[in-house]
Amino acid sequence: MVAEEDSGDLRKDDSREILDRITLVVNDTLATEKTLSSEDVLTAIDKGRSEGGPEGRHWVLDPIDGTKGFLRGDQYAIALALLDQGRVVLGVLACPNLPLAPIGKESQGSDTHQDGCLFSAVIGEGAYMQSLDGFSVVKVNVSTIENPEEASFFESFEAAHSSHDLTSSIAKKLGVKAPPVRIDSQAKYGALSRGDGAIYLRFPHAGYREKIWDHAAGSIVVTEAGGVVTDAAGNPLDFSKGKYLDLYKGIVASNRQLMPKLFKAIQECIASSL
Ligand SMILES: Nc1ncnc2c1ncn2[C@@H]1O[C@H](COP(=O)(O)OS(=O)(=O)O)[C@@H](OP(=O)(O)O)[C@H]1O
Ligand SMILES: [Mg+2]
Repeated sequence: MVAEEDSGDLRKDDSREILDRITLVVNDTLATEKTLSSEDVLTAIDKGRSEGGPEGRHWVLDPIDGTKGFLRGDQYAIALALLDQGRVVLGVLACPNLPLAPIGKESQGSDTHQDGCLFSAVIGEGAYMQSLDGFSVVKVNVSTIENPEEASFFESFEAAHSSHDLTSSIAKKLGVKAPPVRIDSQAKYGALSRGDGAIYLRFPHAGYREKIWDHAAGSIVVTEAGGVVTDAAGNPLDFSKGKYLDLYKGIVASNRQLMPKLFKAIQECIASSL
């Protein structure tokens, strides 16, 4: 398993109290007869130390994606994906604060009094959404909007995670009228997969390297919903290189119809920002 967290911080002396609380919660939650010790819990967390890569099968886990959103009481996700020979073949995205009803122009997706959604996708089998209690499974599809003026776009809540200036110039060039919908975590991919908005733009600041656990589950949910997820040069995301994604500039996700105009605007805006 390739996972974002390891047990380093929990093994420190001043973490004893929180480790005891975590061990209690784990034992309360697991339906096993054996009671786990704190050491068992730390060992389980450290099973996530695999580096991934092009061979074999690897689970990719982000236990809390969008940590800042989680702390704010906004959007976050639990993201799990399966890599087979470096290719994402399955993804599950739980978004406990994402309403089942569409979010959009007026909402920033931060209404926390909601049921929550779970998105899932298996390669070649489409993408599905259900409520967190497991009812009402529906197939989801990305937006079919062709005119960028009618599109709305998602981006990171945190300006430190993605350049809001660049996305704003791209949106202006495209003629997008709606303001950006800024939400944390891979909930953006979930919302995109069901057509709440038509575009997701993510341009980290220079020097930042994207990690596979921040995109593996979300990207298969979007591609199985009929969307396209690439870097800013149109290359598909390559999950076979280990923990990191090697990308040109950032990540772009949308439907097929919008992609040509989107790339043109992106190239022009990147060129004029150099
Ligand atoms: N500097 C910088 N640039 C780009 N991305 C960064 C950066 N720092 C962190 N991260 C990663 O972004 C993950 C959260 O992405 P989000 O889309 O949720 O960002 S945002 O919170 O909405 O701004 C976040 O995932 P979590 O750590 O799981 O929250 C990080 O892996
Ligand atoms: Mg993350």
